[in-house]
Amino acid sequence: MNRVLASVFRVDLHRLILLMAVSVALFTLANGLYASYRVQRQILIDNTLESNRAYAVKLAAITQNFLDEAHQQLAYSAAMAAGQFGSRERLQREAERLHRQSDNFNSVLFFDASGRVLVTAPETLPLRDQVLNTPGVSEALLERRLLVSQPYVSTLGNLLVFISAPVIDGTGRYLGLVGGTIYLKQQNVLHSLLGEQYYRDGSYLYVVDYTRRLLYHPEITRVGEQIGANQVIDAVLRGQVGQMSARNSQGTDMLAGYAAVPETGWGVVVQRPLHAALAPLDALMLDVLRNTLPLALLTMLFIWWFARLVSLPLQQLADHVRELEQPTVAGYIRGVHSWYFESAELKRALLVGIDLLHQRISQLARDVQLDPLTGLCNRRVSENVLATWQAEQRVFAAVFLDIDWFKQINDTYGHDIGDQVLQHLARLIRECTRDVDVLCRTGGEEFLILLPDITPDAALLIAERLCRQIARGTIDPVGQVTVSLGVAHCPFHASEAGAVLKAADRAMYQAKRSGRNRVAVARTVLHDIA
Ligand SMILES: Nc1nc2c(ncn2[C@@H]2O[C@H](COP(=O)(O)OP(=O)(O)OP(=O)(O)O)[C@@H](O)[C@H]2O)c(=O)[nH]1
Repeated sequence: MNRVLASVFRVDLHRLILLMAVSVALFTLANGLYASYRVQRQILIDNTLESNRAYAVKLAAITQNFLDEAHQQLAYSAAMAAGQFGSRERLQREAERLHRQSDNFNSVLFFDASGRVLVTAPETLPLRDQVLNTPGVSEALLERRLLVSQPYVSTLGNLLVFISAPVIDGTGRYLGLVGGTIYLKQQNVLHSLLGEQYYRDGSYLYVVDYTRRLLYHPEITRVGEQIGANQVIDAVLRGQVGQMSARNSQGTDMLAGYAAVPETGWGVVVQRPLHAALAPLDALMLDVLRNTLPLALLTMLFIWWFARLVSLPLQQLADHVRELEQPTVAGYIRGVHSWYFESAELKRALLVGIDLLHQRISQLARDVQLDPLTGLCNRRVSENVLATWQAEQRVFAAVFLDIDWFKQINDTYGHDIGDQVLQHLARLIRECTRDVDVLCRTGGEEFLILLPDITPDAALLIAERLCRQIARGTIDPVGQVTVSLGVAHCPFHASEAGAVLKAADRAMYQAKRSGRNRVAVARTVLHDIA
């Protein structure tokens, strides 16, 4: 039982503390890493969304500035041309000047008020004197103000945007218009303005008009394409500025920023693939791990040390509990350093328990060895003592003592008086023998006295003295009580303990047969007291 308790004690507590503490530490570490991962991820997403939004706002402003600048250039040219509308040569020069002035327009055209092309730059365009009724020209003739058309396919087959200004003379008469084109599917000013910003990691931007048609896209083949359902385009075409995570038409998760170009209703969208935005996350997490790991290892080490510190006193107590029956165990347990309350309480309880146990063991040992009536040793002790002396080849004498006519005493005075006689004789035997002698009550009214290191004669003298002493006294209410004794000596009468006892027993019966109240020595009756 002790062993089971001790092993359960040690295995469970020590490992349990360690297991629990390490689990808590690992869980905390994992939790910290996960929380850090979530935070870092959200920061990267938020930063990307915010920078895309800011960038879209900037590009929308750039686009608006460009349109304003284009209108200014066209308005200036219209003013210059108003006085020269009758001269194609001068108009041609003005058209070429405007065309060369910047890269804003792929072509420049002057129209009269009926929509007939007066001049073109470059001059090579085969449009002179043609009346164009394309959406851009028709709208401009109708509206007679600064305009930016929606994209349409021109007479020459170009997908273009037409930017125009009316030509009005000094009297306020409408003469016609001057227009600049942006060929969307060719290298144009939008590429110069927006294309520089193209990223390499999958990020890109595009511009749509209010019919969801792509005006600008890094993949030029997609220009003119009409985009279907798309949350980002829905939002930007409502004129909003903002940011959102959305899936693009190719099924890629994107982080998009968007802004509308106010005058035209165009929308600029800047977006970056989610995976590209999160690419630095792995490196960031590795960094976090690298920075956390030493502290985590130190924590583990501390936990291991602390768990050992906590479990050590309990482990030592459990180890000592296994030797509970050893008399030295209390000393060992006292030596255990129980530094915290529970272990100190356990130690105290163990010491109290061990003390009680040892008291009980001593009591049991006494009970097992002693005759409860007389306090003399019992037969088992005599057997053990004889076995020891035999092994030590010790010289000794055995004296058997039996009360004469004891049955009569019992019958006459009762069993209790008989018991008192037994106790009285035990006291007398004790008085007449030495401390080293072993005194036993081996049966009802029979005693055995073992006398170590003695000669046969000395043993006989002791037996005779005892016989006399008993016979001399009286016991109330019985009166005189006598005993018969048999003496045998080892090795004088026999060299084996059993044989010595038998010889002494026979001698005692010899004394009985010879008349009682006397001592008989093995084989021969040496002395008759009566
Ligand atoms: N009071 C008491 N009597 C006991 C005890 N043990 C045995 N006796 C009695 O001791 C008596 C022994 O009687 P016997 O063996 O006949 O021997 P005796 O009467 O002494 O006769 P001899 O030995 O021949 O002198 C019996 O009556 C037992 O009942 C005991 O512990 N107490």
